[in-house]
Amino acid sequence: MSDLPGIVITGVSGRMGQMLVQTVRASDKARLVGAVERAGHDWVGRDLGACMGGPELGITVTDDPLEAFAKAQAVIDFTAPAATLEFAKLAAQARCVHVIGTTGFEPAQLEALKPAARHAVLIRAGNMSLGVNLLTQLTKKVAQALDADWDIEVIEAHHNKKVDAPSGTALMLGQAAAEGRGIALEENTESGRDGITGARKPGAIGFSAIRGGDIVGEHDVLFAGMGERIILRHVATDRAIFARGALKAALWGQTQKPGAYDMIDVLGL
Ligand SMILES: NC(=O)C1=CN([C@@H]2O[C@H](COP(=O)(O)OP(=O)(O)OC[C@H]3O[C@@H](n4cnc5c(N)ncnc54)[C@H](OP(=O)(O)O)[C@@H]3O)[C@@H](O)[C@H]2O)C=CC1
Ligand SMILES: O=C(O)C1=N[C@H](C(=O)O)C[C@H](O)C1
Repeated sequence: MSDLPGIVITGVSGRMGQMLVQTVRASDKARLVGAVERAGHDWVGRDLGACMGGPELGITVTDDPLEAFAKAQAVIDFTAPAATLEFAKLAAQARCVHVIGTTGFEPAQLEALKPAARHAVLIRAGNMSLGVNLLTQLTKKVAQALDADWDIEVIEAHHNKKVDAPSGTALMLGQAAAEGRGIALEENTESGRDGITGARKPGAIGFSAIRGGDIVGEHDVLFAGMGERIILRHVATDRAIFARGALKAALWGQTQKPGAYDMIDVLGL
């Protein structure tokens, strides 16, 4: 029996779920001990490796998260908001580190996640990559340095299967810009422009979303001034960057006290 932290992956058949299986299996710092899918999914009850079209891995995909979490030290969860809320309660019950990559939460759902962090380590970020987390810091600095007459727009592009907008990353970048400028994002957001919108609200932080093909994830923070523009950009070309970040978080969380953390904490930025 290995001493390496055991990891369970939820939503294992998903785009990120399958990327996480590869990342955890390739790591010499963790071992994959469980795989969860929703009840009724055709992977449930079958060997994970066979489901993914490869050799058997000796891990049976389960629809019983608590049974899987009880054997693990960390849960990596890239699913959907309602599922993540349930997983948070169960991960706290099992005292597992819960790494949450899921995006698209309503404010009330984020509030409902809080109790779990009293009992377990909960690490949540709308983007787990090093590059985007660095970009949030740069965005904050630039917003701090510029006057409020520079218009700030966050423009994001993703694949045609993405269900939420603005992306979790766009919201992180918008939040960083708002913090840099010293304003509340909720009171200064402008998004979904269509029709006779009227002029841009002074001081607003704008959001625009593009959806198409297999775009992994692209984000621009545009600072538009009079006679000049600054554009900060991150382009993801491989979902492995998110999976590597999530695994790093799961390992980092092993030595932390219960509480709510993000990737800025994990990366020490
Ligand atoms: N923070 C980050 O760095 C990143 C975050 N994301 C976010 O991660 C999430 C997943 O993205 P992606 O992998 O592309 O999406 P997919 O739709 O490919 O995968 C989601 C998976 O979760 C499963 N799922 C949903 N509900 C449950 C449940 N109740 N129990 C178990 N499994 C469940 C889905 O099953 P089914 O198909 O049956 O619905 C599916 O297999 C999104 O919110 C996305 O925005 C993505 C990339 C990076
Ligand atoms: O759904 C995705 O694919 C992604 N989601 C995250 C987001 O909402 O920002 C992170 C990444 O951009 C990919």
